[in-house]
Amino acid sequence: MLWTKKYQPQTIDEVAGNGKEKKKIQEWIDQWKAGNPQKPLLLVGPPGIGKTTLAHAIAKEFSEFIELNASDKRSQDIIMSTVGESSETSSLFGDEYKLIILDEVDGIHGTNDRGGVKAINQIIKTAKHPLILIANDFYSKRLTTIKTKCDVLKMARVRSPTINKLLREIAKKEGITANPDALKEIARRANGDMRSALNTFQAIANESDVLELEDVESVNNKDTRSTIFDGITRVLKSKNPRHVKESLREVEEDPTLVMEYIAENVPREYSDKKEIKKAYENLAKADLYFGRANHSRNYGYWKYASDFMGIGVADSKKETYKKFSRIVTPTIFTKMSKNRGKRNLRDRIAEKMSEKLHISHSVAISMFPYLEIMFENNELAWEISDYLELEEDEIKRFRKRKIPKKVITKMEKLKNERREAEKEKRNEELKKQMLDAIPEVEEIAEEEPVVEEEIIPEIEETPEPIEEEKGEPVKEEVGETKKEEPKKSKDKQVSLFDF
Ligand SMILES: Nc1ncnc2c1ncn2[C@@H]1O[C@H](COP(=O)(O)OP(=O)(O)OP(=O)(O)O)[C@@H](O)[C@H]1O
Repeated sequence: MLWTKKYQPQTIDEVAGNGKEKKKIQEWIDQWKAGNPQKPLLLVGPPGIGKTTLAHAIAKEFSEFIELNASDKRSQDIIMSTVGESSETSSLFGDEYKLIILDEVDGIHGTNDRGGVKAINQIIKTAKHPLILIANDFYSKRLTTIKTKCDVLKMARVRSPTINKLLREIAKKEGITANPDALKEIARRANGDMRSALNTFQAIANESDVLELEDVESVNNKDTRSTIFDGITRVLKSKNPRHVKESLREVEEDPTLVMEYIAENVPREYSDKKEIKKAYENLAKADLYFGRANHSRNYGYWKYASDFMGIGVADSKKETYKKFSRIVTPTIFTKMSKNRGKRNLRDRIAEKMSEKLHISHSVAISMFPYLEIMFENNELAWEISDYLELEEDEIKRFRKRKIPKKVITKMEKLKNERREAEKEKRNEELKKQMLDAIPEVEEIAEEEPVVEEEIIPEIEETPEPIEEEKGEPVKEEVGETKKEEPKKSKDKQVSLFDF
């Protein structure tokens, strides 16, 4: 059993950390119980600090609860029908309150989003029941309208000593002899994420009942994604050169990739134009040194590059911004992957064309503009696609509109008719060929015994005079014209017997 489940707090008190927030939550519950409806609670904070656990502990104080992951069921209709109705109709539950938990409220994205956010706003407006919303990113745009209607509780990361304390308790319960420094190290590395600490501890403890500091140090418990994100956050959020340098050193990624990330995220974090300019000047210098390292193969230049993109960028701001900016992947990569998708599609089509038409890839690609014109015609589009065996996305390359169903049915019918007609025609040809062959077959049948009888015994007995004797019977009995005739008929018969 996972320790996160086994040791999941059951009451609000058992949830470690965030004392002030827990107090406010208790007051909120008490008010509801006293019959004073309260604003919805919005719990915001980083992952793994116990927001969902808290919501479940709160749920125990109410008669019933319903939980919905807002990012799973995005559409307005679904959210409204699952939560919207039950939030309005108090009669369903008598006088009892039913707690509604909406998790991952900031996870709703895409174009349908507005529907989702609108629905949540609608629920907040009409809800007669206690409502708890959970989100990770306080600055998410999706929360802009929602935040104003809620009591916002910003939940902090769990402090490292608090995590350490819980780990010690668990070690005792599980009978693990753990070096205190090892537990401290797990707590430190978790960076406030209790879930991550518990998972790491359990993973190491699975290997042995004795836990040493080296066991923890040898585990790379963070994936590269979180490490690269941590490194960039440190550059943007810190002004301490040592911290910046250390955290960049931990990033196990291509440093030029890290630079791309920093470049993409600078203007998202810094808002002062002068600071942004300075940051980009440092990035330009970093880029220069990466270039030098590549050309000269002297990777000692990386150190300078790293200092410019790390300490240089960090120091470009006057002060640390008191806001939370989501680190995003450089757009250059999303663009590149989109282009890669396009290139793959192009190559797939070219491959099919070159196979069928016996042309090179580049010639096939050069024909694309003409195909686009040909594809404007529904019938032709269908015929070409059918011939080249194009998939739907490949057809889309040449025409945006789908080939109408009516046209497809018509063309398929036509193809079947043609196939039938061709079969008939071919059968006729075959019939004719076979009938034509009848007299020739008879002639060969008559000649064969004569040739075989005379040649075979003579080859076996007297091999030397073969040439003379072999020639003789042909000249005498078959004659020159007859000798040529079977040759001709043999040519014809190749196709005949093939059938
Ligand atoms: N403050 C805490 N005290 C004790 N245990 C905790 C705490 N935070 C997290 N945990 C442990 O981690 C597990 C996961 O926590 P939970 O799902 O509540 O975090 P969360 O903040 O809701 O994360 P996410 O934002 O990813 O949903 C819990 O089941 C519990 O075992």
